[in-house]
Amino acid sequence: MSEEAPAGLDKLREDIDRIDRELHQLLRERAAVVRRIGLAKRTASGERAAFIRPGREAELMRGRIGDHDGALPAASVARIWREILSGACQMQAPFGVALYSPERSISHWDLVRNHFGSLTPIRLCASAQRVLQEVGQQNTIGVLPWPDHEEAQPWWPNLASEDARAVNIVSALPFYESATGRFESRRLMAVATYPPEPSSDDVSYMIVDTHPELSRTRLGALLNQAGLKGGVMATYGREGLMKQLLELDGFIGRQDERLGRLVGGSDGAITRAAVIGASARPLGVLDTE
Ligand SMILES: C=C(O[C@@H]1C=C(C(=O)O)C=C[C@H]1O)C(=O)O
Repeated sequence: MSEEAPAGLDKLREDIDRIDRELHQLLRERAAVVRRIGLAKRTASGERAAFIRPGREAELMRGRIGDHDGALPAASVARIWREILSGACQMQAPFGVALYSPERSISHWDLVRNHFGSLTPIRLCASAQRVLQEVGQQNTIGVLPWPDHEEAQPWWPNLASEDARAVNIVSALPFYESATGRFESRRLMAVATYPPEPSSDDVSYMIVDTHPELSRTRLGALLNQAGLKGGVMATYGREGLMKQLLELDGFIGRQDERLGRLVGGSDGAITRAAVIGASARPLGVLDTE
């Protein structure tokens, strides 16, 4: 080893120590601003304030990943920011996650921990129904399996309620993936009583009650005619009624006028259309060349 190297390293490590102090100071400043935002939200709306803003969080993440360059992997930056955002939400109003993982997959646990951070308690529930009950109680976010065509008792038809305190789909997990850090490609949906909110790129979820013989082509044409674009994610038929879960482009609110147009223009083929939430479109796999 040369004589120079240790001295050079000492200097570089001093640089790291200085940068870390600066980063930590900035994190403390950020937390102080978050505290003020939390107080302002509580003053304006009390305990029912939207302490978690999924659309804003998605935009912040897109901003950091969009600006990123240099040697640090983008997935590391994304994970750091998810931790910052989750800590900032926990500071304002503590919350927990109720997770239903039918296969008890550790990758489900991993996705929840990665998105909702180190502080968030995660409870494993025995059924999707149990998760939805827990979400009805305060400050619990539910995490449920991605809807699938094969399910005998899907969870998603329960979300089409008229209740103002309705449970909504608010996020799709994972928001980002690391090519090397995942060992299975799994997706989950987060549901909560706080509202989904628009970001610059969203997907909305809608349940339509349809005539059992309505074809995919005709459904596509009816959607198009109502100014909507998307496809079927899952279907559930019972007693001559078909419920279809649709994934649609863009943010669509529960009161969107296109819902009435869709039902009204369908000649009785669609008897009801209900939006059950939205999520920011995920960033996908980061750090691929
Ligand atoms: C700070 C806020 O609360 C939460 C924390 C955020 C943050 O740390 O940047 C962003 C959105 C909210 O989920 C806010 O509403 O702006």
